[in-house]
Amino acid sequence: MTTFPIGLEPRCFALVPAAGVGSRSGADRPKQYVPLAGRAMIAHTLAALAGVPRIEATLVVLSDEDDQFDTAVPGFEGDRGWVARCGGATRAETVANGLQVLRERGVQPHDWVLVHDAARCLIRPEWIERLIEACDPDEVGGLLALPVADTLKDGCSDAGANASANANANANAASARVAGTVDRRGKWAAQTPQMFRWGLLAPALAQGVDGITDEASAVEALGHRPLLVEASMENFKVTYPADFALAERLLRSRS
Ligand SMILES: Nc1ccn([C@@H]2O[C@H](COP(=O)(O)OP(=O)(O)OP(=O)(O)O)[C@@H](O)[C@H]2O)c(=O)n1
Ligand SMILES: C[C@](O)(CO)[C@H](O)COP(=O)(O)O
Repeated sequence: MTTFPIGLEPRCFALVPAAGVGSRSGADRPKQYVPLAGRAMIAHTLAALAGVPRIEATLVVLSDEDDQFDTAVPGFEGDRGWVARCGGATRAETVANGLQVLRERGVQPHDWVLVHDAARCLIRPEWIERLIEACDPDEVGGLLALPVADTLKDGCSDAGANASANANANANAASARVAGTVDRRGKWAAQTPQMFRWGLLAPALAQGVDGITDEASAVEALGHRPLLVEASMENFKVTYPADFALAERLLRSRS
């Protein structure tokens, strides 16, 4: 286990990967810029992070081709709002690049970094504060997550299924069949923020980011066991076309 200096109060920073294109969303623009309840999705995400006093600054990592952020979140850049245009080909690369920018801006290895998806725009400041409170005394760090409530199925391609079943299949049904039922006991669905010290997360991601879909996986690969901090199902990631209407309804119900 890497040890960090005792007596030095770690600071908290947020890193928001926002360099994705939203290929599953069906939107006419990168999904973080789709308007929801009066402002762009990412503006809701950043407002929630700004509502957490313990977070000293938030770094948004954009694609170098991005020409929508300044209009979507006017006035964001300042002492507590930083922007870098160094997004990578994958979310993990975007996060790894953003961590280097944080270091250049003075973030120390023992400081905490909370990585939060731009696409989780329903996050609330109090859930972030709960994560910070749980992780701050911990050696490793952790993430918001939700115990799985549904029965979990392992899916396989429909291609080899028998002909009569195929003949009756609804044309709109997903093209998959059950290969088995997975024991859901002890299973959690990972959300963000995911909170780790810079000095643990940066080397973890530098080990190789192939196939890694969250920060915790990289830290787990080093043999650590991040904390699972129970969150809300409202903190879902806007991913598919139907998710926008649900996010909009929830955001409007809050105002
Ligand atoms: N190369 C990438 C890919 C994703 N992200 C960000 O990672 C978060 C979660 O990723 P996801 O929901 O998969 O977003 P997209 O990659 O945009 O969506 P899709 O996978 O449907 O293309 C988003 O805030 C997205 O902008 C990123 O910064 N850099
Ligand atoms: C980080 C994450 O949101 C945790 O659930 C998720 O892994 C991102 O996955 P994606 O495929 O990049 O959307």
